[in-house]
Order: sequence, then C-alpha cells, then structure tokens
Amino acid sequence: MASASPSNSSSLVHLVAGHKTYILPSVTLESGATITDVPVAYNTWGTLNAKGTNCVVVCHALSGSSDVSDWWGPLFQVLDTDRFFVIGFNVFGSPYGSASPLTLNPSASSLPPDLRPPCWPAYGPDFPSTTVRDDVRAHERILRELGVTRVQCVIGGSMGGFAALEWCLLFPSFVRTVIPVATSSRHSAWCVSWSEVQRQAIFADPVYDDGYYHPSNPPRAGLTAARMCALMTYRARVSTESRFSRRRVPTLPATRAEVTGGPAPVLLADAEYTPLASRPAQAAPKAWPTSSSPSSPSPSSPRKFLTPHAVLHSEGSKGLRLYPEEYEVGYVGKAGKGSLGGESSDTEEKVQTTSGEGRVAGEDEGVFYAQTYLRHHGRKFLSRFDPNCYVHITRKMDTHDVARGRVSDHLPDSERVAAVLGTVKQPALVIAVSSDFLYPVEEQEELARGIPNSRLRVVDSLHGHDGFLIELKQVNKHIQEFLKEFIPENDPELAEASPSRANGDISGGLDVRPSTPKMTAKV
Ligand SMILES: CC(=O)SCCNC(=O)CCNC(=O)[C@H](O)C(C)(C)COP(=O)(O)OP(=O)(O)OC[C@H]1O[C@@H](n2cnc3c(N)ncnc32)[C@H](O)[C@@H]1OP(=O)(O)O
Ligand SMILES: N[C@@H](CCO)C(=O)O
Repeated sequence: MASASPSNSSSLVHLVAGHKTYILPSVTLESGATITDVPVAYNTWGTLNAKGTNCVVVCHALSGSSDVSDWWGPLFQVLDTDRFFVIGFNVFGSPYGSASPLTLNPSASSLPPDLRPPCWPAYGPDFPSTTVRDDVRAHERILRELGVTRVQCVIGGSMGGFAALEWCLLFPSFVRTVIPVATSSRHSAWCVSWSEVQRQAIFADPVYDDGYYHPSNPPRAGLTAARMCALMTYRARVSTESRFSRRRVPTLPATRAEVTGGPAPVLLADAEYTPLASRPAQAAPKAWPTSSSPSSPSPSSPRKFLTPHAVLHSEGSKGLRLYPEEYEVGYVGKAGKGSLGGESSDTEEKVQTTSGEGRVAGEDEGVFYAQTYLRHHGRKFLSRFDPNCYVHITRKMDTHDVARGRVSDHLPDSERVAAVLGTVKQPALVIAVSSDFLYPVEEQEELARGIPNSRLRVVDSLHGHDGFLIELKQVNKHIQEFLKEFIPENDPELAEASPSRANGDISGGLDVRPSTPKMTAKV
C-alpha cells in the first residue's frame, strides 16, 4: 500500500516561524466526523507558571496563523511575557499547520492510481467541515495537556473574536476574562453574503474542479479575486478614497525608443491580466527604471514608469510586454496616436486593433492605483493561502452563532443572542472599530449590552474592519487598562509564578511531531 509521507504535504506551515505541532490522537467534530492523528500548530511566548495559571490565549482572524507576533506584534507591548504565558493556536482548515484540506489523506493514498482524485495525496474538498467550537474544544484539550489550569484572558479579533466568545461559553470556569475585538455574536446575513461572493469567485475558476485541483496547481485567478473582494470589506470607502482618489499609474512613455532607444512596448489589456505567480520568471533589462512609490507619482516626470518595481520584460518574438514585478498592470490597449506617441509601428497597430474599440476618453491613461492596490494584494495572497482552505474557513465563519444549539431557533435572533450572552460569566472588554462595515459598532454594542460584566471601547479609525490590526496604539491602550483592572500586578492567581515548563514544551511521552502528519477521517 502506498503511503504518503509528511514531506509530501503542501501545508504552508513553513511560513510560520517558531511554531510547534501537537498531535491530538482523535477529534470528533460537530459534524459527526471523527479524525485521527490530528495536527494542531501553535506558538508560545513566556513561561507557564508552576500552578499553570498565567496563560493568555490569542486567537487569529481568517488569514492569520499561530504566530501572533507576525500579525499582531505590537500586542506584546501590553502582554508582558515575563508575567504571562501567551499561546496562539492555528485553527482547523487553515494552511498554517493544523489539520486542513492540505493535510495528507491516507485513505486516498490507498486508492489505485487511476481512482485517485487530482488533489491526491491531500484531502482537498473531502476534508470534513469544522466549526469555531471544534477549534476551541481542541485547543482546550491541548492547554490541559500543557498543564494550563486557568486562562487569564482570551483575546481575539474578527474570527478570533468568535473563538474568544466560544471559549467563555464552552469553558466558563477555565477562562477568567475575555477581549472580543471587531467581531460579532453571529455571522450576520451581510457577512454570510460576502463570504458567498468570495467562494463563488473561487468556484468560478475552471481550475477549481470542485476543489479536487492539485495543491501545486490551485485556482489562482479565483483566489486572487476572492482576496480582492475580501480586502474591500476590510477597508472603508473613506480610506480608499483618501489613499487613491482617481489617481492613475502614469501613462507609459510615448515610445520605448524615447527612453531606451528600443522598440515600442506592446501593452496588455485588462482582459489579459493573469496573476504573475502563474508566469515564468523573467529577467528585467538593466536599463529600465525599476521602482518608485505608488503613492507619490511624480507628475513632473511623465515618461518614467512609476508603478512599484515595474519591469519591462522581453517576450521573445512578440516584442516587449510590460510586467511590473509586484503586480501586473492591465493597461488598456487603446494605443491611439498620443498614448503611444505618433509613431505608427506594426506593434501599435496590433494593439489598437485588438482592444481599441469601445473605449471612452481618458481610459488610455493607465490603470487606477485603486486597481493596482487590489491586484498587488490578490497576487500576494496566492503565495500564502490555499483556495480550499479559504472555502473551508469562510464556511466555518458562516456557522458562527453563539446561540446555535443553545437557544430555540424559533425566537428572534436578537433574543436568542441576548439569552446566551447573558450567561457569560467573564468580565469582558469589547472593542469596536468605528468604520468597520463588516462587524459594525452596533454588533459590538449588542455584545456589550448582552454580556453582564462588560465595557465597550470604540477605536477611532478610517481603515474599516482591519483597523483592529492597524490602530494598535488605541487597541493596546484599551487592553492595557482592562488587564490592569482585572488582572492587577499583585493578583493572587498569579502569585508564586515560578516557571515550570519553558515555552510550552511538553514532556511525558505526548506525541509532538514537527511536521504535518497523516490523518484519517471517518465521516
Ligand atoms: C504565515 C502568515 O503569513 S500569517 C500572517 C499574515 N496574515 C496576516 O497578517 C493577517 C492579518 N494582517 C493583515 O490583514 C494586514 O497585514 C494588515 C491589515 C495588518 C495590514 O495591511 P497591509 O497590507 O500591510 O497594509 P496596506 O493595506 O497599506 O497594504 C500595503 C501594501 O500594499 C502595497 N500598495 C499600496 N498601495 C498600492 C498601489 N496603489 N498599488 C500596488 N500596491 C500598493 C504596498 O506597497 C504594500 O505592499 P507590501 O505589503 O507587499 O509591502
Ligand atoms: N485582514 C485580516 C482580518 C480579516 O478579518 C485577515 O486577513 O485575516
């Protein structure tokens, strides 16, 4: 029987510095599926005290990992690791080391070669669905194994906030305080709708193949479009307008001949945009200008190509094509006299004929910075995420509802949620971002109203939902004040905090392996 080795895994856990992996022998999920030999990636900072009482859990958002220092580094300015043992877990379905669609599927490996799905040896779409509660239950088991007896605080933003709320509800006497940030008691119809739009972008990519694509050849265009769409929900109209307005990447030089003495470039139409990750790397001619800030185009030097790291590449017999290194600029192809200068070379004729019709005045002035920003982020995402993982996690987020299974479905949503929030025992600091249109301030007000011992703080930001990852000075101030009040310096629970286990390393024969192992699913 062929067996897949962990080294075949296409998990992206190598992107996560300093992670450890804990193998849970078996996990039964809310769906009823049981998976075995289940990896969970985690990172730790500080030292667990002898009583196991100084733990703080930090929960990540959709595309984060267990390495809190990577995506929320400034948090450590207020989380004193001489005092606290801080731990970040990676959720199921994420590509960063915990069990996911990228995990090796030993049952698939036992299939005859002609019956193996294209995603073999990874699970792909056959990885069972998971919920936030599945994550929290698994993470709690691991904390117990590590010797943690009390969690002083759970902090989480966005999806991490979903987990923070579930920690309180599932383990009321284990968790002492909670800080949900830019989050919600349930995924609203609005958020479910945005999730759906993003998944549909992935499904629409013909490479997707119902999720059975091989991880080495993912539906790149679909994932890029999904991330671009998501990014717009993480920002705000006002910040987008003020950053980019209607500024465009300046028009190309009249002819390449005027800059380098060479032939004129063939320009790409928007329709020709393909993420660069799918193109072979090409060397840039040394003579061509290479970089400049996208946010400060220089109107005084219109001939210089000003996109970041722009490179003019040679495309063999086709002549020259423009491929900026960081993102591909989909220049409109109308190369009428004036946009490429007055010279009517064969190349210009070709461009004009293929995409020059139906354009309005001004469209040949170059793409908007607003566009290149999205393309940059879409493309960057390709190098660090997987489409099936994306589909998996957005579905997980859609299941989030603190009232699910706890209160009758027949009551109105607000009543169901209030009934559950009213049972939260922990003091809570609810943090909202003023311009968040994904989890708006009203949803944080609902949390603060519902949780008996809670206070609401609103971070003033133009950045939208991602303000919770950007406005760290304000976020830190609120967290610091809360921790000072509820876990003071001389707190009896943290007294005699002599170290017992360094950096979360565990002993006693527990199965801790450094890389993603095989796992099986019984659905
Ligand atoms: C293992 C892992 O990878 S997990 C960790 C990664 N995941 C996470 O961090 C999740 C949470 N983090 C985030 O979502 C983000 O990092 C945030 C919200 C904190 C900050 O967002 P940022 O992307 O840094 O900020 P911003 O929106 O300003 O984008 C800056 C980038 O856009 C580029 N950019 C800005 N304007 C333009 C433009 N007009 N055209 C092209 N590119 C542009 C900048 O050059 C910069 O590029 P770079 O990130 O490659 O250096
Ligand atoms: N921008 C963050 C937050 C999403 O809620 C992420 O990509 O994870």
